[in-house]
Amino acid sequence: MALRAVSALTWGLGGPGVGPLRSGTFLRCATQHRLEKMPSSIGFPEASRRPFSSHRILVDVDQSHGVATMKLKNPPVNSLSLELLTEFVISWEKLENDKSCRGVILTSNSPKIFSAGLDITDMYGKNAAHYAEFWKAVQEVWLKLYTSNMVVIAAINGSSPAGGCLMSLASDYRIMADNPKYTIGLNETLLGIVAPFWFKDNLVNTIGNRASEHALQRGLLFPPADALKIGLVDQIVPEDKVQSTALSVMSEWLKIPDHARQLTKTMMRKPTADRLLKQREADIQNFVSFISKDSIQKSLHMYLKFLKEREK
Ligand SMILES: CC/C=C\CCC/C=C/C(=O)SCCNC(=O)CCNC(=O)[C@H](O)C(C)(C)COP(=O)(O)OP(=O)(O)OC[C@H]1O[C@@H](n2cnc3c(N)ncnc32)[C@H](O)[C@@H]1OP(=O)(O)O
Repeated sequence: MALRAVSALTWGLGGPGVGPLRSGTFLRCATQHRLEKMPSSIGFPEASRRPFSSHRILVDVDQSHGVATMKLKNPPVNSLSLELLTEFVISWEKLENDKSCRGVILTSNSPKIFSAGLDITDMYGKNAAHYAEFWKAVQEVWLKLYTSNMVVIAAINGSSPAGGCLMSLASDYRIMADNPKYTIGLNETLLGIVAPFWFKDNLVNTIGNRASEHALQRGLLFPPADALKIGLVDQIVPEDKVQSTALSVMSEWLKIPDHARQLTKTMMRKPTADRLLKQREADIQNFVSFISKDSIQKSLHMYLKFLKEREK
């Protein structure tokens, strides 16, 4: 039964205060062409452009010298809510349309958490229309990040499970704070849910098939040193050096002529992005029907309860 499968004993969460349960033993160039974008997005739904009632700013954008820093800012844990995802897409489109912006550093406003992943409350106790809108927003954020013409560097300054890991994976380069309390990985199975094929594809493209098979089935969350070993992140640096390292790595990437780098990125990533684009609607329907199942809703309920009640 799904409930048993997600017993608290198996929830190998990482992050501050969860030590024993943690899984894992583990110049710009003269040429500044803007290429035609990869045919990624089929457009963000009008319904999702509606103003949300809180009017909070959930994504901070700061831009200077052709590089933007985007900070996720959704306390307490930077969960990727429908509201945040919607704001993210709008901010992203503005940057993509700004010809002076060549690179984005994606990071978090919170000191210990990059992102807790998809907001579980958007996947629990809602109706089918909400699940569909939420999932379309998740797809859209991934497509935007994964197919962006800009250089995208993830400055992972805290724990980054599931959807947080996906945002990092969609970036071109990942720098993580070297603090063993932080973890990163696709831990969906620990919640009794399954990472969809495009999460899996992005992981396989990054760390290879065997390591993905192992990591996905067990829902492994890796501390930084282990994440570096398997190639889930590209570099680990002291906590206070994450942003400065991201800036200096960015300046190296920006030395490459944009048009050559962009065409190469397209060559590498388009087949993976296209796989989702070809079956985007079916993927939404699959998500809605999966997440609406009583057994899955019960698993998510238990998981939320576990998160609230666990010892910190
Ligand atoms: C067919 C395809 C089907 C499905 C595919 C679905 C793919 C899903 C992808 C996902 O991203 S699912 C989300 C997975 N995320 C997690 O498992 C992370 C869970 N959270 C944590 O591990 C920890 O919260 C932490 C991020 C390590 C931070 O720990 P900390 O001790 O600092 O905070 P605390 O645990 O006390 O949390 C504070 C507060 O926030 C709530 N919370 C945490 N994570 C989420 C979340 N992802 N969504 C919504 N809410 C979350 C937590 O319950 C606490 O609430 P409270 O203050 O009311 O108790």
